[in-house]
Amino acid sequence: MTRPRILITETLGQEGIDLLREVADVDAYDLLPKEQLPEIIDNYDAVIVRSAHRLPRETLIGHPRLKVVARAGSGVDNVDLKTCTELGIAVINAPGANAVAAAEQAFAHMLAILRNVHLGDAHVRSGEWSRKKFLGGELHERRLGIIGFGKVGREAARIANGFRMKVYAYDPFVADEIFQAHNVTRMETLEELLPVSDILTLHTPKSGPQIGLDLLSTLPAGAIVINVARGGMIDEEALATLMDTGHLLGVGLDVFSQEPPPADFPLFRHPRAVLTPHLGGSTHEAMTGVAVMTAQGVIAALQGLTPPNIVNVPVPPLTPDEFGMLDEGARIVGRIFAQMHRTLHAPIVLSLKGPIPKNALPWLKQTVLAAILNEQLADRVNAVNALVKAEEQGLKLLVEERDANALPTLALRLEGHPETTTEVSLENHVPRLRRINGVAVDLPWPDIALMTVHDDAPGVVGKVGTLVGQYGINIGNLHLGRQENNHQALMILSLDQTVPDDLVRDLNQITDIHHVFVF
Ligand SMILES: NC(=O)c1ccc[n+]([C@@H]2O[C@H](COP(=O)([O-])OP(=O)(O)OC[C@H]3O[C@@H](n4cnc5c(N)ncnc54)[C@H](O)[C@@H]3O)[C@@H](O)[C@H]2O)c1
Ligand SMILES: O=C(O)[C@H](O)COP(=O)(O)O
Repeated sequence: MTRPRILITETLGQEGIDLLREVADVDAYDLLPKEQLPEIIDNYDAVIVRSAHRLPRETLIGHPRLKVVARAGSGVDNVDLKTCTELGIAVINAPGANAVAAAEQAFAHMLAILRNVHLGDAHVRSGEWSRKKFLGGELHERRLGIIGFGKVGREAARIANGFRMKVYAYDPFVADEIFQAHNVTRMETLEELLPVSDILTLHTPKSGPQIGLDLLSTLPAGAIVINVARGGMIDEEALATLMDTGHLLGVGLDVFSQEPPPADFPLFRHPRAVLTPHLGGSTHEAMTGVAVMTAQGVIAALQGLTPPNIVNVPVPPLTPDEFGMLDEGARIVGRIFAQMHRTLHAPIVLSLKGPIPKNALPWLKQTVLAAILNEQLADRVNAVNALVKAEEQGLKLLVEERDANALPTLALRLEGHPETTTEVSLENHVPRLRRINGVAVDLPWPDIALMTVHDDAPGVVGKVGTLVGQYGINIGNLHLGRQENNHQALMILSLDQTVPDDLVRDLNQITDIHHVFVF
């Protein structure tokens, strides 16, 4: 198999590049000129960007080789997720790997403003020494208002608790217990949060709230506003206006509606605006963590696996063992079922038994659909675009949950046709085929399997065994089953080598054999 090619468009930690180079040919740039990306993207299996490059629809379409897009960092707002999902391109990021760095950056801004760090520094360098001019304030006892209580927001709360601040947060999507566990008072609306925020800090994705002049005016007089999340979510003109009026003491921005900001950026005129060039994730520690997590995700996605940091598949919070077991079972049952039923004339029912967590169902459904559709379509189908492709095909997958105390088992059938059931159990993490096309069997599922459906008559087994032997292929295991309704039998052979097309052709010529399947 040829080695995949990976393009890295912006500086990535060396540890990540080293991991990628073990499995792929890597072209790594410190900053690829933006106009070059659309010109060369066609040559790569995976592309890794940070915040300087955008991957819009027009850059993503028309490159059949491109399988993985990674955002080496947290926010994926510069990648067109919808297009990636439609095309079956896995999107990887590095959630949380720079959360500490981003939260600490917010506090660097707060302290710089409160303690006049940047102003004092310029003052001393200019040969002056006036301490009175730079009387500061303390974080201690100040009220911190956090918008967005995710990974960075919670790190900010931990740091704030260390400074013995009073911490309030607004995030309608987070459970009460999380606020309590962080010793944070939950606020139900932004209108409630802002008037109690001596310091306001934003930590939502770009899709979060837009905060304008009206809301900002409700901050207490002398408040500080920090944005290390995404540029433009807090109106920059409004911040400058409130600095002009003296309502705000200071503003700390690490992100801007336009990066870099234009020469007439309104906050340039305010010395108490502390502005940094998107440095939130730029620590050695975060760069290493991000690079390694991104590289691991990209490598797994290139291998067709579903890493935990894939953005456009709803990966459930399972242990790697549980995840691997269900993933394998879902792929096997889907593949066998789809080979047995080339025409899917009724909705398919996925029947689940055993302790399969509810929050795994969306992902499981997508994985099973992908396995089925992969047997049917020439297009790339994976868990990423399985729902899109299923809709295009008009394919419906219904899910039923049965005995939760049974062994973990996945079964597929056409609705109303129990005789079409294929069932795989996952006892002790070994996928075992329990039923195929309604026929009870029991065999650990091999890597390579050959199945014949034939007349339930003497001699067929011998003929198949002889022919397989003539091709020099060793049979590891053999299993027989009977279809009661039509006097046919089936035989499943586990084989040590892949099955050549000629063997399938010769098997099909044996008169008693009706179908040959290779799995
Ligand atoms: N400046 C930097 O270099 C830097 C570094 C890391 C992260 N970031 C940015 O920081 C932000 C937070 O990152 P994260 O890793 O914590 O993300 P996260 O997904 O872990 O947390 C975001 C939180 O925002 C909440 N949220 C979403 N919409 C909201 C709304 N309308 N109102 C209130 N809350 C809302 C979500 O429920 C979630 O809890 C992102 O925008 C990310 O891109 C910037
Ligand atoms: O989303 C992120 O991780 C931060 O914005 C960091 O961006 P960067 O990778 O460009 O430093």
